[in-house]
Amino acid sequence: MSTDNPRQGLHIALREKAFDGTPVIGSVDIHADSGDFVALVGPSGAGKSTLLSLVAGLDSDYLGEITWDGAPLSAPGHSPARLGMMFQEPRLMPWLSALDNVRLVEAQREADEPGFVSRAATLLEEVGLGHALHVWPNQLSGGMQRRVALARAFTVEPRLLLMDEPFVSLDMPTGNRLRRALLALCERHRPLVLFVTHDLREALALADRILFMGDSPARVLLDYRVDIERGRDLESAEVAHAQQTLLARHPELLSGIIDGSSKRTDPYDDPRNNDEETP
Ligand SMILES: Nc1ncnc2c1ncn2[C@@H]1O[C@H](COP(=O)(O)OP(=O)(O)OP(=O)(O)O)[C@@H](O)[C@H]1O
Repeated sequence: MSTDNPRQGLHIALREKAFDGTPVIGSVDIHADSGDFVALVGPSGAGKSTLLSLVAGLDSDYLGEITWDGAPLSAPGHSPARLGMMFQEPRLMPWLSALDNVRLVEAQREADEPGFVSRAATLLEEVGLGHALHVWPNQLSGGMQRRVALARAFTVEPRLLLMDEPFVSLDMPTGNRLRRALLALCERHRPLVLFVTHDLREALALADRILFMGDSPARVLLDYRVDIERGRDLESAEVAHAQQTLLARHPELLSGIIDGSSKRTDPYDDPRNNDEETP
């Protein structure tokens, strides 16, 4: 649940983020805590990915403060909330097996923590790849590669998980399976998830809170609490009804906050993106 205490969990108190003197994100104030699932939705160019990169510490050139439990995320010696990340591309090392791709992230902990026991195989089993531990990425379908990336994101036991359209361009059944796998992992590990998506249905199916970003420079235009049970398939009646209800309550979402690119995550016919065993 979101915290009432701004010192707990994540606090984004951004005054401005600019590129080359041009502000792209304005004043943004967001609190969220472990166990929350927050979706960021908005038109192309609204600054969603930029906001994630600030939270990830990949870009520290901004005005304001981003903290975890009251300490700056970039503070030396402060574990940045054990950060997990997943992007649109699975970004697997082609010369490493599925298992070694996941184990790679554990290397530092193995070095630092005597007696550390690898969880890579368990995580791969949890995402349904227990039978494919020693398979190379080029032998895995697009959906299976995303499963490896999902398992890898959880190896650090993240308290904060940043996801930037991780399931885009998957066909609908594969995307639904991946979303269920993500929610099952979240149920067990309870990270705070910041999840960027163009697809309002995906936000409604996964998140308990949706932040709609837009305007220029971008800000949070609407902080919406989702009240359907999580984990529904995107094409389910519950998600369709939740979408209708939301748009009836907030018709302004149709004129600008959500753009035509929300169609981008509709099923594609690319057979590489299904969940077949091998292409
Ligand atoms: N490195 C950069 N240098 C200059 N401008 C940038 C840079 N990165 C992003 N921008 C600009 O900042 C704005 C926000 O971009 P960002 O990628 O964060 O938007 P977004 O909401 O994630 O868009 P999309 O949904 O298309 O991925 C855009 O106008 C973009 O052109």
